Amino acid sequence: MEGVGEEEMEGVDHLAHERNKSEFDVDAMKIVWAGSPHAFDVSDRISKLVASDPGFRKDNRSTLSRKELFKNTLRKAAYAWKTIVDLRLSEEEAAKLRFYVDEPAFTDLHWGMFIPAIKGQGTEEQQQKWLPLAYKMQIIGCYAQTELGHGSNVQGLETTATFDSQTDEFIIHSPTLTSSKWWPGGLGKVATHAIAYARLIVGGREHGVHGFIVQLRSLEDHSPLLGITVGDIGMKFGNGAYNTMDNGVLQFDHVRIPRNQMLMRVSQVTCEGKYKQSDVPRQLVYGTMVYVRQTIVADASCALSRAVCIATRYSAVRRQFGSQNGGPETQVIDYKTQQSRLFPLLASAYAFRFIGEWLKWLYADVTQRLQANDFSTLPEAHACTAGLKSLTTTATADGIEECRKLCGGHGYLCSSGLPELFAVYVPACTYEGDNTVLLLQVARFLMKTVSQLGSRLSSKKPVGTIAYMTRVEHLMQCRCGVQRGFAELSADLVEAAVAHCQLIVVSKFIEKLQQEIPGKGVKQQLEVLCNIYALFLLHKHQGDFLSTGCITPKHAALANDELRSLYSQVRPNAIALVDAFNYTDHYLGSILGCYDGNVYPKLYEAAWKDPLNESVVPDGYHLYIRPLLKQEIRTARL
Ligand SMILES: CCCCCCCCCCCCCCCCC/C=C/C(=O)SCCNC(=O)CCNC(=O)[C@H](O)C(C)(C)COP(=O)(O)OP(=O)(O)OC[C@H]1O[C@@H](n2cnc3c(N)ncnc32)[C@H](O)[C@@H]1OP(=O)(O)O
Ligand SMILES: Cc1cc2nc3c(=O)[nH]c(=O)nc-3n(C[C@H](O)[C@H](O)[C@H](O)COP(=O)(O)OP(=O)(O)OC[C@H]3O[C@@H](n4cnc5c(N)ncnc54)[C@H](O)[C@@H]3O)c2cc1C
Repeated sequence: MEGVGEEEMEGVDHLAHERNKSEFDVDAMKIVWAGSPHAFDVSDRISKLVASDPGFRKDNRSTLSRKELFKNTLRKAAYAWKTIVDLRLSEEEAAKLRFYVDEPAFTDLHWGMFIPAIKGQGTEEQQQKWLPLAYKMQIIGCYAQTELGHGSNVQGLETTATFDSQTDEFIIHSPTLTSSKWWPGGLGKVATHAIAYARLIVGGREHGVHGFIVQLRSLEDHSPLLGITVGDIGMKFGNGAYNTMDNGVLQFDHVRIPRNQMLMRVSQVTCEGKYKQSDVPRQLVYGTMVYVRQTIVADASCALSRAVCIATRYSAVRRQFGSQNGGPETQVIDYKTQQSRLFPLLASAYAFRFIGEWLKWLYADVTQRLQANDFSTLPEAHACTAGLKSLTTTATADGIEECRKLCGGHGYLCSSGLPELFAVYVPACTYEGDNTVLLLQVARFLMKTVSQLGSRLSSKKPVGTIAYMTRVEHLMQCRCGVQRGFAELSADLVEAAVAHCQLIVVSKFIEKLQQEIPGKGVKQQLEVLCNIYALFLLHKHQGDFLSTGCITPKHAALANDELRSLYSQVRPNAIALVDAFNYTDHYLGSILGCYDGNVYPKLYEAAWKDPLNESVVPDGYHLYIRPLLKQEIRTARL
């Protein structure tokens, strides 16, 4: 390796001049981003703990084979659990530890879906039996809903659970190839138990899809139990990325489980073979998905802010063209085109942070109501979680890819962190509900609301996120018959659903600004970002706004002028606004985004560490290159 001066590598903050330009209190913004001083403290402490522990190293992921990668994930998961137990971390701290370890693992499905499914759909008795085992990780669970033939259409699942009153058991069976469970994370190689979704059949009658706790593997030697065929479904998109997860395939061959392993909060089967439905709505069978969609919205701002942090820091380091009188070239962040692509993403990261916070509140509220048997806000909660999951994950996946392009050629290197971030993030547009399918759910909710507007039969006034509907004269006029022709108009309805969700994001950002926000200049910066978010949308969709007469061409031009001015206001604060995310270099995992901006020596050094550079003359030279050069290729044995 050519020598790189030590002084170039260490100690110098190449972004110091940028940090000095900032016009607001970055520490106060860090608290706003984290949510509270307490949340900041936990996040800051745990991120440093993970970054300083070699046990959580992740810089070699993209070069490991699948088997090495997976074994390494098992090691990390065990090490993370030991850390949690040894340091007696609280649930909040443990969740942060998982976040900063930054590697999808079977534990996500155990904590994120298996346990919530038992909590949400299990009876008190079932919770008392299963949760203590799950909390101590004496059993490891997964969420086995999707099948080879059906994912979106949950009611189309084919696995059956037939009640046998003679033995007081259910017989779980996969009748066809397409009924094989396919995709569940953690299932492939690790889970000992699954919440398996199957069509319930009692006394020859079918009662739709229900959840069942099924043991898959022996707790002694991990071998599959009688009647269970289970394995991994194979490599997925990208190196490293989601390949740390053992997404699995599972077939049941008449597997018997005791009757009390059907999750029975929503409906019950008695030992006499009677099916009983409680007054809890059937949709609660889908409750775990609502919970996870809400966490996915909260996570979107993390993934987007990470990409934006990398692209913003690198844009301040990178210079191209514009040198005058032998002076330095222009920082690419000073180009208006770069700003018009980057700053709306920066604004989106903040907008998604606040919508994630709000959705958490909404979810906590609906959960409390459900416990008190008030189911009135469930449809709105479903529409909000589904719609916002769709909006934020689509924008985040697209945003990460845009950040890669904003970093030019170097963004394509794995050491930029962006390829792996994209590969690990993009399935969020599909899992927990394909984004289009979820928007159709929002559209259905909106159309149902519109059809009820002013109806003499319905005394309900739209409240919450749909309260605005009563104020829209046009909707009042076209309220009849909107359910007819739904499929025909679905592409337009999906656009309407996105617009509805954008309205929620913008209004919640504005509501956030109405709160007291301490710290010099912090509120002003957030106002600028909020205006960018809203005006960028208006600019992007000006055709719709103009064609519907909501704005005039003059308004559209003014909005565009204002956007340019807002970008200039963000420019001196851009680096400080991404510093406020408080990400360690370990978490960012990106040379382009490193805190000190010392990009070039680090890129240079990293290149020499690539396994391909372990020898000067590559493996294969004598077999393939030399014969080619010597024109011996026709006689060589390939
Ligand atoms: C101590 C240590 C701590 C460590 C901490 C570690 C924490 C780690 C956390 C990690 C977080 C988790 C990571 C997650 C990784 C994700 C992995 C992925 C998992 C999955 O993908 S699971 C499978 C998900 N599958 C889907 O999402 C399927 C999508 N399809 C559906 O949801 C539905 O089938 C449907 C909604 C599209 C349509 O359903 P269906 O046809 O049955 O229904 P209808 O359209 O007829 O609707 C009937 C009425 O029900 C309402 N509805 C539908 N869904 C819901 C719902 N979910 N809730 C409430 N209501 C719902 C409809 O609106 C209809 O109502 P209407 O009034 O009749 O109109
Ligand atoms: C990484 C990853 C992890 C996963 N983890 C799990 C897990 O732990 N547990 C689990 O059970 N599942 C899991 N899944 C499965 C996941 O939930 C499903 O893949 C997802 O719900 C989409 O369903 P699908 O694959 O059936 O897509 P499809 O529904 O087949 O979608 C294909 C296309 O059809 C379109 N489409 C479908 N229906 C309609 C409609 N009604 N109208 C218009 N267009 C439509 C979609 O928009 C899409 O473009 C995982 C998936 C992935 C990728």
